[in-house]
Amino acid sequence: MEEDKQSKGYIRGDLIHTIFHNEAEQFSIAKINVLETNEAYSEKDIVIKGYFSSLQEGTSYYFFGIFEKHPRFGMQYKVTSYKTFIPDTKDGLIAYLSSDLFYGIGTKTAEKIVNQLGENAISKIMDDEEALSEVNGIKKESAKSLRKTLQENQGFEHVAVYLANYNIGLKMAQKIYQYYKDEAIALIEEDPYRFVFDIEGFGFRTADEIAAQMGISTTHANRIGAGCVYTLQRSVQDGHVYLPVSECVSLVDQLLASPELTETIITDRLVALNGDKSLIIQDGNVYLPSLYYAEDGFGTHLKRVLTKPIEQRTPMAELMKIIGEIEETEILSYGKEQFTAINQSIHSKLMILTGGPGTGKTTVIKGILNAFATIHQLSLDPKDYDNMDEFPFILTAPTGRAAKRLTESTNLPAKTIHRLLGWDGISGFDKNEDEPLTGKFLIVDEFSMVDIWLANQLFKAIPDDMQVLIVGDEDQLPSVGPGQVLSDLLKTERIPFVRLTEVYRQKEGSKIIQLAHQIKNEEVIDLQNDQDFSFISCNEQQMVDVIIKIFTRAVDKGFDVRKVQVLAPMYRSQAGITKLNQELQAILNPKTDQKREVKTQDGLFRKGDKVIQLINQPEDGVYNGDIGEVVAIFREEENIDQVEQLVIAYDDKEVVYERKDYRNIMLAYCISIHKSQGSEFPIVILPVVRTYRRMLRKNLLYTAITRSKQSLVICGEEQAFIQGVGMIDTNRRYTSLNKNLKMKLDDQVIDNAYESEEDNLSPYDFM
Ligand SMILES: Nc1ncnc2c1ncn2[C@@H]1O[C@H](COP(=O)(O)OP(=O)(O)OP(=O)(O)O)[C@@H](O)[C@H]1O
Repeated sequence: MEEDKQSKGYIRGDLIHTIFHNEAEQFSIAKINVLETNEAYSEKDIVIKGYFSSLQEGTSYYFFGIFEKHPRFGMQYKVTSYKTFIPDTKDGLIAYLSSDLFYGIGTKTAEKIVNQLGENAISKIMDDEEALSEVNGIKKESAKSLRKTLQENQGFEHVAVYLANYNIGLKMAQKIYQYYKDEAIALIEEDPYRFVFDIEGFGFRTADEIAAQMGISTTHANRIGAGCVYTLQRSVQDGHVYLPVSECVSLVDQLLASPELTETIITDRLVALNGDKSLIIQDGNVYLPSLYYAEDGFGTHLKRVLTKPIEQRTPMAELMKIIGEIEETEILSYGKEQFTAINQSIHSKLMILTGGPGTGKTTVIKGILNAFATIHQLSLDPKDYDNMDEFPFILTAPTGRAAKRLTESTNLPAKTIHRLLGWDGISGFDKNEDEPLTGKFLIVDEFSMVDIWLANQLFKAIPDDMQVLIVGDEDQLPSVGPGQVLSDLLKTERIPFVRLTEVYRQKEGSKIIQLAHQIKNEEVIDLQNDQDFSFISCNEQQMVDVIIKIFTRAVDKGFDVRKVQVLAPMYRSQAGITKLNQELQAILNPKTDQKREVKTQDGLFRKGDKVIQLINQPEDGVYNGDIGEVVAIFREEENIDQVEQLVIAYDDKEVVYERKDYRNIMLAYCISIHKSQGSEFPIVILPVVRTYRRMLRKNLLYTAITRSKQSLVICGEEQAFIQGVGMIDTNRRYTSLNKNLKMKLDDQVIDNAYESEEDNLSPYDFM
């Protein structure tokens, strides 16, 4: 302690009151009395902030940290570690032990403890369970509770102070403490590399630095093991489900950079990790266990759902009659592929419907719903059911906006997959094989965005007798998370699928759709202006002005600018998302005396700003990609919680954000193409310049342009666009779902009444 006080800045103080406390993150802002300090600070109190498990009133603490000047709240002390002040005099120690903190210990007992155990009483009690049994007259219960309180209060601090020596901040210390509790220090001393395995976000480099300070050899088995796990964790960020052993070994070799290590030594280590199931090796590929089991589990559940036969079969003549009636009501005539899709889906336990924009996926979904409802004599009106749990149709999509679009196009309730499965953000999913979904027909839209983890969670919860329709466009970007589930499923050719190729919207003269199909089919690209499309030539420096001009013109014409969305591939650059957002904010929502604003690390939010949610926040019902508007800003003195608040209105709800949540949102005048997946906008502006080169790919640009419903403006360099769409993504994701499914389904007869019984009949065969 003395050593810490000499080498670090500290403030000793006791709590006046807590201003803010986040239980989940254990983050607090508090006002304290300054009792003693070695910092150049002479005020009587100060606001401190940091990650504390709990600060008790009446207890004094040493806070180690640095001063920070907050633009509005003034001087604050940012705490990097802290420790309860335990008086080192006999009287002080007696006063501490007899304080309210320790239930059942009065002055007399406290005196006895100090007399018996000496001035080191606290550490003796902490280190030795039996220490208090030496003290006469102390009740067993009181002794137990005293030790427990000490551990609770001191355990974390002890760990945090220790980890601070290795430059590990309080936030990471909290995570480590929550996982290992009081064993944290012993475990880090035994093997600092274990944190790479157990603690999310604990990097290999940090473990390596700690190990180096401890003098652990660079060829130590634990180091090689952690290097392997870390390499696989990083590959997940590129979408891989596994790495081939040889590739993994060479990446680990580069990471460890120790001349004494050979590829054989690393391979041996991988084999040993496979032995204790820390990693899984199969067919020359190495997996993180969570991915191996997700892929395997998904395959197993998919097979279970797929191979359970359908009970009710509909003769072709009857189905044709039903479809004919639907055509009359909908005033259209299904194309051959569309008819096949409806017929096949009705007769398949599980079917995939794929196709580009405007090929009628939504039209077919509606046809399938209507046909299924008629065949099974079910009402499609939720009001006809006593409660939603009985409604037999489940419609779901990976994002809030995609679910909303599904609702709009079908007039039926749709939820995000996370909500459907009862994900609460903390303890996981409510729905699983023991608590499955209820219903008869499940439609999952925008399936290209579903990663292997979510696919497994979803399929676990599908009961055997539920019929399933998967819908998605295989040419869109793959999921952000690992895997390429949709394209792997299509590749197996063991699962019934229908690919819609005939474009209907083009018949209405859509250049956007034409362009999408030119990209999809790798045809010559035609960028001639048309009714719903324009190309504006400009360079990177002119980009901001060009986009602002388009917006200003739209505003002048009385157009609702909320319908216009700029999409760009990258954040940094002259024409990147960050810069475009700043410039567009200034033009579209300029500063005025009436409009409140709050400063953030990267800029500011102003009342009226368009913003996007960046992570799933199920407790508030907002999800990654939801777009909203700042409708109010409250100062801390204006609400009972005494904290600044930002209120954001989404389509159907308002969500309150406090300062610590601001990192979960950003301006959304321009958003990334990745974030736009699953959403559609009336008008899209798409800047494309050479600077984006690294990012430009066929499926990225295809995803971007297919987001626009009415009008598309591409601005930038034609050559960059043409080259971009010519870049077919060769960075193949390593996944084994395709092979895995082929094996699982190899000797399975897929019960597909459509193919087996009716010999592929369609109305066209009768024409
Ligand atoms: N058989 C048909 N006859 C006439 N019009 C059709 C037919 N099928 C689809 N359409 C029309 O084509 C347009 C596109 O269809 P739909 O929205 O179903 O396609 P989609 O594949 O879902 O497109 P996107 O993915 O772009 O939303 C709609 O206006 C729809 O009414």
